[in-house]
Amino acid sequence: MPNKKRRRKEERPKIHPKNKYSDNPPDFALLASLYPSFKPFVFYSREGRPKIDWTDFNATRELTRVLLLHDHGLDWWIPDGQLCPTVPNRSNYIHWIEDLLSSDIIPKTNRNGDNVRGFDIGTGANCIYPLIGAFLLGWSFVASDVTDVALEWAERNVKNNQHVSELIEIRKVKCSQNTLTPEGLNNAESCSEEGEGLPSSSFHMPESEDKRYHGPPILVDVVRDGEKFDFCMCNPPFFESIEEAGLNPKTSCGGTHEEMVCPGGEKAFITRIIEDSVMLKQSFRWYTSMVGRKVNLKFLIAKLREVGVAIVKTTEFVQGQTCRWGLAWSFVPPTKKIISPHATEKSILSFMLEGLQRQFGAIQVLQSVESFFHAAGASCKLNASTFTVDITASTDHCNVLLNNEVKHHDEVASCSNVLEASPPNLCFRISVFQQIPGTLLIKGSIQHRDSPLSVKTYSAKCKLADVGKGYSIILLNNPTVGGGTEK
Ligand SMILES: C[S@@+](CC[C@H](N)C(=O)[O-])C[C@H]1O[C@@H](n2cnc3c(N)ncnc32)[C@H](O)[C@@H]1O
Repeated sequence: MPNKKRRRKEERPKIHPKNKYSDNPPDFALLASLYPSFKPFVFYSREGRPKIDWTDFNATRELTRVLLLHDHGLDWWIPDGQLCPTVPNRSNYIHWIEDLLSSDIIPKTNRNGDNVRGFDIGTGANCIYPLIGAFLLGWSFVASDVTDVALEWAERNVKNNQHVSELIEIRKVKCSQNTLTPEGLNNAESCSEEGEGLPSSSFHMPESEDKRYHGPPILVDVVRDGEKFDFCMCNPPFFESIEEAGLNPKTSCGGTHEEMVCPGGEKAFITRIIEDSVMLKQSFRWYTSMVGRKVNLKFLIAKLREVGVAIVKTTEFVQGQTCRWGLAWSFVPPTKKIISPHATEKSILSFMLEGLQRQFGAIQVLQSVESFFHAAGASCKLNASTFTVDITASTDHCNVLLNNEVKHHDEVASCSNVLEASPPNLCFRISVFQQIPGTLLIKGSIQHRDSPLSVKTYSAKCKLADVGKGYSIILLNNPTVGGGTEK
């Protein structure tokens, strides 16, 4: 039996297939022979394999420099101690966004010939995403940051590369007196009167009990009126404190306090991006961010459901020994039903009953269910003594129901954005229980008529959600699928 650890490693997603380095990892020996400045950093293992010391910042920076030069024609540099990106890893995120944009999950609005336009939140001194996105895919970018050193070096890295410089705008995030509000920090020193400059001192905030984001604006107040973007991306400051950031003994990619730390960590930072996205809605077709911790990913997905996004997608990035996640969401209504690959066996049917009043009793709910399915042509049998309705629906009836439901996406998107095609001749029972006066519990069980011998009653969960106009009843045999999360 294969050992668990090895199996887990083998199951890990590989480098993105479109990544330049997926079939040809960087050849240190070749690079050393071509670039004398890189040569001193390369040594050979006993087996003769060329290596570099990943704990040496100068070695990792020189590797990034030569990879950007050799494979991308980019002239690049960062000052000592700034966060040094690894080119193959950062390219994975770009290619994932490329996949999102080319998919038909949401309607394509980009007319032929239009440039894809992205927004890199916190581009850093290295400005890595705009540089490789512009070089590899011809995308244009607005790249924001808050620190003077990041803005100065990002600008330099752009200006030194004329083949992409037209495509990248470096945008300073102006510190607004209203939004930079950690108590005791919003003082004259942390923000100049003109809102210019954001000295790093403003980030050296004491540990606060309050885990909400209190930093400078992220999207709202940085994105200008009427601006539209195909996506935003972000490698957020992951940590809550520099101690937490610690030092990975195996690598040295640098990273200053400003780059790595924000009060509340990535959870607070990305939560703010989500809140901003609620304000900006379809100004971006896709909102995306890297997430460093799985526990935060779960929290953020729940937050996205809460705010009612139309779709959520996640992916896993391999970063050497560690794993990171990509989180993407959109407010653009999806083009089509999304069938989650890991849930194809499951039967999920979502429908909305309009016009139900809160004070309605069980019988009225059952009658509404009955007339709803009748209207779609399905046959229904209401049993007033057992408080159930048995429904038999053909594929056509299900299609009518599902098509009707798509129209309600805007209203009930957070719950019913994943509509999975029901099997033909679907039989199910809706039961209403009045447990205590004023509280109805609605349950659904789905059975396949085609296989009566192996009648499988799904432990379907029904959710009764107030959506303003009426109630949405969602039959889910796995509620976590209902949020549209997909790997
Ligand atoms: C982890 S670094 C990422 C740098 C670069 N994108 C990369 O992937 O290597 C996070 C960056 O976000 C910047 N930052 C922090 N708060 C920000 C804000 N409100 N708006 C824009 N950038 C911010 C930091 O200055 C830092 O450069």
